[in-house]
Amino acid sequence: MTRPPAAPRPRLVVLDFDGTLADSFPWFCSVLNGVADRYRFRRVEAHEVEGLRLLGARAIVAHLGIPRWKLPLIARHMHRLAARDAGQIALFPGVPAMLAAVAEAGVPLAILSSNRADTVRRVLGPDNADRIGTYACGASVFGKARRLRTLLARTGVAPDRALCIGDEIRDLEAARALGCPFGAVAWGYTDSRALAALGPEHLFSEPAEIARLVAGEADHMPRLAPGTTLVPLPLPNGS
Ligand SMILES: O=C(O)COP(=O)(O)O
Repeated sequence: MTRPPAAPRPRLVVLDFDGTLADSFPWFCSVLNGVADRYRFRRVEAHEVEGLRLLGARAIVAHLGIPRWKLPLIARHMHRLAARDAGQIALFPGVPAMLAAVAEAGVPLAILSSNRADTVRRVLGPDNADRIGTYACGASVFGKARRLRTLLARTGVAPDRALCIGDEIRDLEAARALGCPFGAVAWGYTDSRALAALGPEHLFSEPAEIARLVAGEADHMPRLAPGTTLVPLPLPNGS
């Protein structure tokens, strides 16, 4: 029996934040209906939550009756609340060890998030934050592909060598738009069945699997020269 060809080996791991590294869904649910009242969109009842997790963000926005023009205002408000509550948001178990193992394997890490860089750094804590070479934060809800294109241009990594990892359909769509392989995580906001149906290149059931994939392949891949650093992106929020 012939073995399938090995997947292209990553030169960069691009991580989503909320739902991928940060266990923020309980917090998100705790503030959502207050935001719904303030911005006058549909409240979400507890029994609806599991059904909504099967949908992508576009379908959720439509279901909640949010007009497109309100979305940036709502996102900005949510991100202010996340900054206020950052102390209540924890990383998923296994995330610090995964970040350490990927960094140890010599593969640079980037974060591509709609959340604010200052909140992301606070939730990560200083040791984990220092392992991230590039923060591409503050992307608009549906603007991740554009931010990913800039990230790839600035790091000089070919799309097929940038492994994007996330928990939402919009993360997968951004990776696909640029031609990057995508690894879906099964512990985030979106139900893993909905992600699996879209045929991601990988489906991870725990953070350690990310480390195993990257570190296992890293033994056979060219390393970046020691001391190579990725050029940080200018961030819209100035952090
Ligand atoms: O805070 C959000 O809007 C979601 O953030 P994410 O892009 O890291 O999932």
